[in-house]
Amino acid sequence: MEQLRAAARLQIVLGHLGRPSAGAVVAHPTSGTISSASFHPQQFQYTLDNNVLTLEQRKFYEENGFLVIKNLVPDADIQRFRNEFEKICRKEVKPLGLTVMRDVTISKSEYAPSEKMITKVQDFQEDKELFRYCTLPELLYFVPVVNTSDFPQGKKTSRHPLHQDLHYFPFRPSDLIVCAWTAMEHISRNNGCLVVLPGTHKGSLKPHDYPKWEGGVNKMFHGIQDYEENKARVHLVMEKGDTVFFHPLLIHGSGQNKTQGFRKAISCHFASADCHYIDVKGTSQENIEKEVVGIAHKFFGAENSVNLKDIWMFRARLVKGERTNL
Ligand SMILES: CC(C)CC(=O)SCCNC(=O)CCNC(=O)[C@H](O)C(C)(C)COP(=O)(O)OP(=O)(O)OC[C@H]1O[C@@H](n2cnc3c(N)ncnc32)[C@H](O)[C@@H]1OP(=O)(O)O
Ligand SMILES: O=C(O)CCC(=O)C(=O)O
Repeated sequence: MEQLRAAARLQIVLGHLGRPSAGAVVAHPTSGTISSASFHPQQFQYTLDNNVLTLEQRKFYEENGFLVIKNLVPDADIQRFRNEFEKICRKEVKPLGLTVMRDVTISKSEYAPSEKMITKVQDFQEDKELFRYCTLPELLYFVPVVNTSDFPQGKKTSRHPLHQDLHYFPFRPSDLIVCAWTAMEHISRNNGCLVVLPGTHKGSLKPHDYPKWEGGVNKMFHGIQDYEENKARVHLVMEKGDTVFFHPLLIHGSGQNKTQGFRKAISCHFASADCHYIDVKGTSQENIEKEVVGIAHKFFGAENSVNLKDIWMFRARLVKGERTNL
């Protein structure tokens, strides 16, 4: 039965891959320009030579650092993720290691357990139901890997400043890491869609810190301090099930949810088992290491010797292939 289901899903994915042009797989941006450059497979650096993506899709990812695949995750799966998220919010399940985060504006208030009070659940690797997301054949068809996991729902100050995900990762090379982010409902500028700066994955990792936002900013939501203000931004308007894959150096963020409703998404990061850990001491990532280690000490009473690498070794899970370095 499970095999039949996986085969059916694969058909959907193959259907997507049969589409003729990158235009068909890119969510309609509401602003900004995106480039579809003409260059040769020999010049490709960010995609693999394995017939998974069409030439057009590869060119698009190489040039822009992201690629949206429409309608990738089935409604039934999204409904299951929603149900599990609601159970977590009502405290009916408490998966090991899960971080449940409230928005900074209500972080010190009393609260009744409900999904309205929760901005994000993170590290759901021990929650079988949510972790299914990271093992969906539709996703793994694209990325052979080890992963981390996230379930953000945008509200108020939960917008994400412009950042590069690599800031949080003590592993390299960056080209063997990718984020998959799936819209769980219609997501537009109105309810806080992702905004990306196409092509910025070709740059280097920039220093990050807290933005000086009125009303405060959530714990560890660091942003780039000196990005080019005038660089074109693209707002990714996405429908339920649409999934964007993006490079960890791509500068991106998310906007404010101005509606009364939710803005739910589920995401995870995949890193190739060929990645290796690095020591971030002496780099711009030292500030995030200090914060993450500080929280680990607070919650788990960890010894001083714990570093960012140890914490990621604890979080990462093998989802496909054989473990080598991670
Ligand atoms: C690539 C990817 C990784 C990109 C990203 O996702 S970047 C964002 C990463 N963000 C995170 O990792 C945040 C993880 N969150 C957490 O670890 C937790 O939710 C904490 C912020 C530590 C709060 O833990 P919790 O168990 O809820 O503890 P408490 O309710 O007792 O609060 C402890 C102290 O933390 C404060 N707090 C809680 N939520 C937030 C917030 N959203 N922003 C800022 N401060 C917050 C809370 O006010 C309390 O402060 P004190 O009373 O100790 O002064
Ligand atoms: O979902 C969001 O609001 C932003 C997510 C994001 O930027 C990230 O996880 O890196």
